[in-house]
Amino acid sequence: MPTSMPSPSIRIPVELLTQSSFSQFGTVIENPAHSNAPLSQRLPPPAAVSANQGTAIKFIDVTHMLNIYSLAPSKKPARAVMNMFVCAPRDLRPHEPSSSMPSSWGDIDLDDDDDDDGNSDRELFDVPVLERHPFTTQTFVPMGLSQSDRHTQYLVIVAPTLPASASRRHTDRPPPYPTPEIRKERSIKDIFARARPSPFTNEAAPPPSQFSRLNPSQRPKGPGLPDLKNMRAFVATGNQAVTYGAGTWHAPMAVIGDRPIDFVVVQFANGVSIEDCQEIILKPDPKADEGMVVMVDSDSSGKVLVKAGVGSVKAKL
Ligand SMILES: NC(=O)N[C@@H](O)C(=O)O
Repeated sequence: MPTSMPSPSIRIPVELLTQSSFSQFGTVIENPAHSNAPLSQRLPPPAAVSANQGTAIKFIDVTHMLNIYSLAPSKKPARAVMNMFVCAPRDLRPHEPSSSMPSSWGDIDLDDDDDDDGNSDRELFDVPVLERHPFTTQTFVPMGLSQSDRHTQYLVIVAPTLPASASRRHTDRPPPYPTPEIRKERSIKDIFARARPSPFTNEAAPPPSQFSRLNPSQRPKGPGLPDLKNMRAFVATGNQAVTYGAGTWHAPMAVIGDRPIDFVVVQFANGVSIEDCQEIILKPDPKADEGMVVMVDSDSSGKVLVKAGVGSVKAKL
């Protein structure tokens, strides 16, 4: 049975998906020449070289795939897998006023469902479940969707991870999180090897942890529950793929629009279901209006509007 946790009622506005806004959760993969991000927000593009006899630009290492199944309790090795997810458009419910808290992401008016021209529409997407893959990154690559597709887009909904100590208050039993192997037999040399200054080298800095060579955004997120108060929702265009960092809490992919999107999904997996994917059901407080809800504003063509964060000046993607 999946674990559940109590959920506050919060309405979350949609943000533009850019590498800088998404960096704590993973990577946005896109051709920098076609980025939607305002110039001031763009990060330096990945290193590029000329390839294919000068007819191609090759961007190097556009996302980092991480396999940390060696830390899984089962010790069952993982292999790289590519699956295809054909994700149907989600049902949205009509907007109605609510006493839900506004999310901390953006200065939003919960009841404002018109843009300046009075022709935008607000609908609501309920988020009843989150999941994570503690030992692997997971990359969603949409196929057959263009940057300018106005009728079909996808939402990337993510939450930071609470510290493990805060998570214990939310649930009677700890969430299922495989823990790294604890080496029971440590030699005297192992024990002194972590002492600082080192008795062997006189080194004063702490020894590097297994993940210290990784960019902070790529490090595993820890065992805690999702930080629902800081959940965020980003709208992606067809020219963007997205990698969730290992252990990043995220909603199952949410397609908005007319037709399904085919995604090729690249990750590692070892076939042990609790190590490959962990779900948590969000249970709204019985006295609350609703649970976690993304406000999906769209213009008259169905294009999702950005209402918070970078490019939120009623920007139309
Ligand atoms: N993100 C999503 O839609 N689904 C997965 O992460 C999965 O592995 O089921």
